[in-house]
Amino acid sequence: MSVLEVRGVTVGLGGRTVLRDIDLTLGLGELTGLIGPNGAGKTTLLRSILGLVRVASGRVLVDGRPVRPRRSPVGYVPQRHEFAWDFPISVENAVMTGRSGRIGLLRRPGVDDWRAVAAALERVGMSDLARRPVGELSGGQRQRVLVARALALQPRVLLLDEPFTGLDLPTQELLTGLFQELAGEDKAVLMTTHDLLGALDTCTRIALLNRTIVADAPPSELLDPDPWMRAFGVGENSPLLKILKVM
Ligand SMILES: Nc1ncnc2c1ncn2[C@@H]1O[C@H](COP(=O)(O)OP(=O)(O)OP(=O)(O)O)[C@@H](O)[C@H]1O
Repeated sequence: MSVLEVRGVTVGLGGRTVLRDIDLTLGLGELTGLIGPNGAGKTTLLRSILGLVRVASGRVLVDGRPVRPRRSPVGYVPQRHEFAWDFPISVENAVMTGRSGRIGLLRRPGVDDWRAVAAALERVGMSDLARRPVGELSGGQRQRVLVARALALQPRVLLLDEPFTGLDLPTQELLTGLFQELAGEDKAVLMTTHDLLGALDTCTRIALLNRTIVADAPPSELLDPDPWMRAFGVGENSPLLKILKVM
């Protein structure tokens, strides 16, 4: 069942077309890898889905309805460096900021809000560190806090922007397992990553992006070099194709 539909989305930034005529549908239960070279427009697409970037044409629908920023059931995990880790705030309060749009500016968090935060922290295995200042966390722990912050909104769609950058392999594996579990719990998960082999191994679907969607298929159907060459702008002798074993 599809939960998120991106239909004919075109986005211009700084006078240039950054995304052109994007069509993408996310189904519940799917873990989709959004893959493309630097500057392909991956982050811009995530931000367009969230309603944080103005769309020049096209539509983004969640459950058939237009997205309403701050009210949509879409959770967002930004790149780790975008969060203010030096801000003097505890882990649980950082996770609570994920619900600030729902709580509103003038209200204090209620019992339901704290329950949602506790459940999200438990989900990522961070309950023990709930009172710890965020500045004292390791990179892997910080990434888990950001995932908990998105989960605190109890989203049906989860967008993850390069969640593995700078993390060691065991932490990447732990997070991959978590994302697969979340997709299995009737969520749609869309993740940007530069770990192509990891994505081919773990995602149920791969969307290849370079300003527009070049291919969108399960990994088993992406054995042809052509879409990879078009997405990454490389020739048929590129080592990339050898690494991907799509020669
Ligand atoms: N605020 C902005 N104003 C003008 N151009 C922008 C803005 N934000 C992004 N861009 C441009 O849009 C293009 C897509 O950027 P985006 O960050 O979405 O790519 P990306 O695929 O996420 O790249 P990376 O893999 O390097 O993170 C780039 O050419 C970038 O320079």
